[in-house]
Amino acid sequence: MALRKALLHVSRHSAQHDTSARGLLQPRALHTSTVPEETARAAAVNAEGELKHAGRVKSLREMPGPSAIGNLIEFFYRDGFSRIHEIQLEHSQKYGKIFKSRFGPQLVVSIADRDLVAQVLRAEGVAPQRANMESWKEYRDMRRRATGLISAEADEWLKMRSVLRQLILRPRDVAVFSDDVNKVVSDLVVKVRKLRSQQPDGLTVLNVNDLFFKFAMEGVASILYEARLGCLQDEIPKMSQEYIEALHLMFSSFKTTMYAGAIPKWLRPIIPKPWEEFCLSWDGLFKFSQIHVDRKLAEIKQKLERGEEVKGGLLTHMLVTKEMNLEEIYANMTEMLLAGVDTTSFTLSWSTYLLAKHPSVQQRISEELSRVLGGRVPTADDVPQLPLIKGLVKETLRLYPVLPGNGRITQDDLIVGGYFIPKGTQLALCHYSTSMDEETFPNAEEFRPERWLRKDSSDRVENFGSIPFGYGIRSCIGKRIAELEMYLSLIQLLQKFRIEMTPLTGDVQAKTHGLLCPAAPIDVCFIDRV
Ligand code: HEM
Repeated sequence: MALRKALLHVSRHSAQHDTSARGLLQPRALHTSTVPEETARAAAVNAEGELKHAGRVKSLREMPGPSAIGNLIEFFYRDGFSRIHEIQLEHSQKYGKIFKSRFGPQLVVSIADRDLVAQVLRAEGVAPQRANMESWKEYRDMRRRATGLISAEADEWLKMRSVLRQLILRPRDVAVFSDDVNKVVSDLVVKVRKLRSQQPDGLTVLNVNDLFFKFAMEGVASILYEARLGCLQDEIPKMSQEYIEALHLMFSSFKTTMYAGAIPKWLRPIIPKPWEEFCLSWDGLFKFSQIHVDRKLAEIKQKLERGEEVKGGLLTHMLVTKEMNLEEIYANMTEMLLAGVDTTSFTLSWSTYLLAKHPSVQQRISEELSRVLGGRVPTADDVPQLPLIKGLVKETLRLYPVLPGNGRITQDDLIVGGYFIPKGTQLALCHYSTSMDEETFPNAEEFRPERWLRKDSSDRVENFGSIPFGYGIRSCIGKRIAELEMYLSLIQLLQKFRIEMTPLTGDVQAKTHGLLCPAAPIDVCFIDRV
């Protein structure tokens, strides 16, 4: 069999350290991680297993936090699910940087401190667990489906992660997709022109997230499936439209999806809707991926039968090398597509909103683009020379982290912030709260992409205050893909258009709907740059 890895250059040894984030995320001197003394002592003692030298280690019972009934009212009566990010801030101000909450039988320890988050993530083992994925697993068992990276745990997860991290986790692995993404960006630009021409002023694009949703889906699918879906066409093909509906169902029924996991099985005959919708949307998502994977597989088989060389990208590589079986490929393609659309589109929507609201920042970024690129189409190789574009994305994700909080189930007994946290405890890492911390980010409310600029090559500005893609071995596997899509699209949009607020769009608040998203449509003007 003749496989030429035309696009993917797989280098096994270089993938040994997942994101290499341990090196990258060391706080720079300015933000030096001052781990509180009690934590440092406790952590050292924890590593040696000698609790008696740890000073007074407090129990979970002593940890402050809202009462169970208060929490119930907050979330179910006052619709706290759509204000999770704000509740993080409120609770951390009221109870401190580490506090506990109760959701029915589930106890959750929230950590809203940069250094404590760092301590927990740095101490992770080989296969960290994010949350209880029982309902996801139940669906997969019921339909005899495999788990993908999001839903898998332990050895199963480790095996798949080690395959995927070698393929898409370094910038240079995904740089080869620049041309594919740029083709999608060209279609995005055409679509912007088309949409604004339909408005009376000839300039406004209504609800940019709808546009970026289609772009993100088209972009990520061009990499994952090596196929175009037609999402940016005037008439979206039926199959892609059905997928979009399944995806919308998954997110529109976010609360019911949560209840699908929370409602005990014996209650399902009485309250069937959440579980039914949950299964229906997964059916749609799996069906779509399977069609694309099978199509590619058939193409490869035909080529091999004709004795032709097989060239291709990610999916071709996975199908040919068979490091994962077919069911695992279906599951990973399904879960990656699910994870890769709204995340990227919300970030792009917030970026355009922030650019429109801050014309002087936009002007500085535009000048950088003219200086470095002079109007030519960018590739991934240009991005290191464009620190303000990188700063724009980082600052957007700091102000609006798509996942305002993340989870971990502790796999060992830990001492964090002076509290003993037994193995098996659900932790909530409060990223929204840490990214708004004044100590780490002075004038945290302000949009300042420049705060991410490095003074020189040894200057590392990354720190645990803002880790929108997570950190370490279980961090976002699609980070580099998302960044590539966002950089290339924002660059081209800013090369071609000045983005301005419309009188229609006032201040847009964020709301949590599983992800942190705009609470109202964002309408902006795209004005040709001359
Ligand atoms: C702006 C865009 C994105 C953001 C902010 C984002 C953020 C995240 C975060 C915070 C996590 C959890 C990390 C952890 O637990 O430490 C995650 C996991 C994940 N993301 Fe992303 N993501 C984005 C785009 C993407 C894309 C484009 C893909 C697919 C191509 C993707 C696929 C995944 C997968 C599969 C996981 C689970 C990884 C695992 O458990 O091993 N994400 N993402």
